[in-house]
Amino acid sequence: MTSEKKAPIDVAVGILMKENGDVLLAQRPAGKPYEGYWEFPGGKVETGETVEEALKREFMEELGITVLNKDPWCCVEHVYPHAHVRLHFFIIRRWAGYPQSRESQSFGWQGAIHVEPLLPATIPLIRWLDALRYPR
Ligand SMILES: Nc1nc2c([nH]c(=O)n2[C@H]2C[C@H](O)[C@@H](COP(=O)(O)OP(=O)(O)OP(=O)(O)O)O2)c(=O)[nH]1
Repeated sequence: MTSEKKAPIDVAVGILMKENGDVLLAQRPAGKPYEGYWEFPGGKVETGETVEEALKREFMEELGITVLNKDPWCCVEHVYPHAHVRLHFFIIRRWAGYPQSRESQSFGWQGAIHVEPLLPATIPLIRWLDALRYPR
């Protein structure tokens, strides 16, 4: 028996935020674990890439968006049956281009009304995000 633990998989995730607080959510495509669940766009960091580089690559590949400015926000770890992930979230307030569905994902701008189901690791973030985008 071995007590060796597998290192988590790093994932770069971006929250595109409009001035009114709306954020972009994408629906996981068919064939992936948690198919049909909503998530923030992003994906796994590839070997030799920084998290920031992965974020820019994923946004171009998935949405045709050029990230112009990003603020690191928080880092969350979650153990799924399919993987142990470490999610690096960034808030993106400046970008170029309009989101296009390049990988047959549905996506939409989300305001105060929430969509469901969300990926389990993403659920608590919505509450933290509301505190950020709708300050009292
Ligand atoms: N993009 C994204 N992934 C999330 C979020 N919350 C969450 O738990 N995850 C998890 C789901 C997956 O296990 C992992 C992302 O991996 P993925 O399979 O979508 O990545 P990828 O696009 O690089 O896919 P692939 O190359 O393996 O096909 O992170 C989120 O809000 N956004």
